[in-house]
Amino acid sequence: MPSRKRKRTERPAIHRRNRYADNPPDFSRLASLYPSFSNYVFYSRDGRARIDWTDFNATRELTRVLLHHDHGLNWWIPDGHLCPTVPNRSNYIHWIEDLLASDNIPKTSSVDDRVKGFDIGTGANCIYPLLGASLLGWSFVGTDITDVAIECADKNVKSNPHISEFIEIRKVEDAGIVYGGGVMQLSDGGSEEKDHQRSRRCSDLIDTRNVENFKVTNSEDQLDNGQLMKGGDTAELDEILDGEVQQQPSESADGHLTADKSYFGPSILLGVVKDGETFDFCMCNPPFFESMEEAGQNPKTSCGGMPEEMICPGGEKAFISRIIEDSVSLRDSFRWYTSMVGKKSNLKFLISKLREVRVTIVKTTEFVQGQTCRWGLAWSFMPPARKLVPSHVAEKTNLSFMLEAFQRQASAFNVLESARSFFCDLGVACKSNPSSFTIDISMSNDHFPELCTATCLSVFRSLSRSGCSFGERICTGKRESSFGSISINFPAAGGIPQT
Ligand SMILES: C[S@@+](CC[C@H](N)C(=O)[O-])C[C@H]1O[C@@H](n2cnc3c(N)ncnc32)[C@H](O)[C@@H]1O
Repeated sequence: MPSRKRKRTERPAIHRRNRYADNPPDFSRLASLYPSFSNYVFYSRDGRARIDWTDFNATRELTRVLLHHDHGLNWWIPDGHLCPTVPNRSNYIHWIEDLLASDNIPKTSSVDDRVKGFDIGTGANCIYPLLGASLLGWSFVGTDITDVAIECADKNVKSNPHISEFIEIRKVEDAGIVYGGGVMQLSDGGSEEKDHQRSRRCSDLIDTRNVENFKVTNSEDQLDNGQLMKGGDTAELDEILDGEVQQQPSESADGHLTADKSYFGPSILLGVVKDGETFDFCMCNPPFFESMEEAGQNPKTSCGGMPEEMICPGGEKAFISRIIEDSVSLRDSFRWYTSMVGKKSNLKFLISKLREVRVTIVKTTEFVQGQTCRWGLAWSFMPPARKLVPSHVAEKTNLSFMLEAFQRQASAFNVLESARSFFCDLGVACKSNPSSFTIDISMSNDHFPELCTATCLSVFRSLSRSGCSFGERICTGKRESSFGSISINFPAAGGIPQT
């Protein structure tokens, strides 16, 4: 059985624009500058300054000094709340920055040209709005459901007057939306249990510590292994969907099959986004788990935070499914919908859900967080940007595409087959020839050349990033260095061969 472990060099690392990519936090220096932090720093035998990642006070103090020292931010959270790690949270911000900068979907112009984000579940720490506003000048609406989160987030915003005008903290009020086939009517102000849960204060601390360790490496790899998967109306994610898509039931962290559950909590986007509001993106670090037991299941998985920060009915699968459902209604109110995902099996499920609702694009990335991996999932309903192809490319009747950045083995046949089905999905007649490793495509003049060439480039970029690799046998003739190449024969406009 092939090892499930990736080679170290293949692991996605910290985003290249993350300020800690080349300069990991220097605990020793921070300790010399911040006496309050020095209390938590000790030196191991190799002389390296360390902190105890299982000590909530130590990690909170580290986050506090990093935000202060490197970002000029004043910040605090009450005991026991989810304590974010600055380098990790910055990766998500930079990934969104990449999405916004990409030309996959057209840019929209806002009144003041300021990027406008929506942070679902901003938490007491309010980390994403604070980082987004201070690093990139973005404005934010940050939402949450608990009083304590709203109060603390508000305090964190007000402690930073230089960016406070760009951040609105919005309490999710029950919006009267009936979820899950009418099981829960939210306009009644909620049940006693729900009210109780939401008004929990710091006194309800649970004995968990924030140990969401981060590992900052000096890798120069960019954390941008997202997949471009544009295809007509549906999205294709080769890296994720290369096996069978796990539909229901799905596998839980302990390997048991669980039935899918609906989200019965408070509103998420619908009813919280105001009429006429538009945003460049939404982001979310969802409550990943269904129960605190599940949160503590994996000893390697760091978990910390209040129950309402960590868990929700149905876990992240239900929560993000709800975001997807809301996005179907809100559609172009957001250029990009994004969320973090904690389990790969859930990622697969969510991608298949996105295909069902016919998003125009899906992107994923992988975030390395200490010992654990999380994924970023992004989608949009906006029509993809039309890419114009230079005339000298359009005139060619045979285009070669280089597949590079191989990450794992995939048979040449699978690659060819994926490409063929991609074109079929576009409604283009095509036929693959495994021996010559070519795909013959018949298309009308409407398709050719811009649209098809652009989508070809997209699919091959996608294939290459999914780590396709070819067997020697297939890579004849077209071989360049250690990479394989695929030729697609484009008929010249006007001379379309029949397949
Ligand atoms: C895992 S915490 C994330 C906190 C912060 N964004 C971070 O990354 O550290 C999830 C947050 O979502 C909030 N939450 C749960 N359901 C929500 C909903 N329907 N709308 C908004 N926030 C919600 C929780 O109260 C909690 O603060």
